[in-house]
Amino acid sequence: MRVILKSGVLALSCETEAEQEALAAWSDAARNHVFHLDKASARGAALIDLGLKADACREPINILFEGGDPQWRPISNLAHTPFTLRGRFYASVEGFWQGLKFEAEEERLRVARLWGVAAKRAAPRGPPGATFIYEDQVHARGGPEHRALMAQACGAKFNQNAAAREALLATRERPLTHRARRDSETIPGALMADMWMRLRARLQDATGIGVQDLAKPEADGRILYFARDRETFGFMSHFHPAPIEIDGETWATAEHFYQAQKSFDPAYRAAIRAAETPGAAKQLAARPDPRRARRSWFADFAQEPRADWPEVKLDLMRRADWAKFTQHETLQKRLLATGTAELVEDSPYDAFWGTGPDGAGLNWAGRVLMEIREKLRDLAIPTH
Ligand SMILES: Nc1c(N[C@@H]2O[C@H](COP(=O)(O)O)[C@@H](O)[C@H]2O)[nH]c(=O)[nH]c1=O
Repeated sequence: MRVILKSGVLALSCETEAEQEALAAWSDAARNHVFHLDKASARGAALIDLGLKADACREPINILFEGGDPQWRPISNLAHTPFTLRGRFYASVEGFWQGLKFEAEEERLRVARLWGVAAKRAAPRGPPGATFIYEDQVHARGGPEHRALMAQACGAKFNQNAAAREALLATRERPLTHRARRDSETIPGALMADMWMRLRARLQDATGIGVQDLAKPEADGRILYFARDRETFGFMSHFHPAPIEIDGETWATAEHFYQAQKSFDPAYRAAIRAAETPGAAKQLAARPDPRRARRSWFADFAQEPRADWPEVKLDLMRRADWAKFTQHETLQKRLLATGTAELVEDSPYDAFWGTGPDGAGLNWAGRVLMEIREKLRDLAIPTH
């Protein structure tokens, strides 16, 4: 291979077929890349591959529904990217945003199902009122709360919609812009682009702990974390070893805290705290049952669990799980990464927390996890 040096150009010229093949393969792999001339000395020079020109030079991307690279289209507010926000379904962010221009609930519901240009044009022309009501609160149109709602809708969209999330992450570090023909007065393109970049930074953060490999739900959209999918999703179990602190006290697992609340007797609580495993804590907390040989603290000390236990136990588990997923960042990320999958404690033994022997149990354990996931998602979203 001959090397030809001219002012501003370095060229390669193949002399054999083998060299041609090698060059073809090399240039295929380096298509659209940029190179940096490094280590030039009297004896030689090296060109270092800096990767794709667009990435290396941080070329801006103008996010538009139409007219741009279709690769980025799912990022646009008009794109069809179904998501839910506060229990409501939206086909696109635009469906949410334009819906806020209507007062009537049924109009908002209608617009919520729209996407693309139909969503953008859903609202009548002309200036809408200076204020609007969302979730019983009055907001100034174009004010910070109005814009925060846009951030929340986008946050929900990127959390829940894999195609949108992947498109956003694929923009890597490139600056995003949003220059439409006519800029919005309520959410100017510069702010919109900034919002996407903030959300991207948050998603990049979340992927920083190897969340590229964060487990995704099974193809059926359900996570049966007690039995079927335990190996990957066992961290959702109340038995998972994740110490929690509540009211200044530390418990080895959510199960320890929960079981300890069955009685106010300090000796009981101390026994539960000292239990070596969550299974041992559960056994100590078992109801005294003369038909069963299993020993429990209540049987040993001829006591009964507190009388209001059935009424309070669900909220206590909510507290335990909330502590677990707010005090353990990695677990929080893993929970959020389950997206919208249905979380199911497929325990054949328990028809209250799990699905029980016939599969028709209440699955309260899974439901609490889904409540928490939703709450965390709303909190994790930047509001400015
Ligand atoms: N004009 C335009 C978009 N404008 C969208 O319109 C919304 C603001 O509308 P408004 O409240 O009426 O000012 C906001 O979601 C913005 O992204 N989007 C796109 O992808 N492509 C476009 O060409």
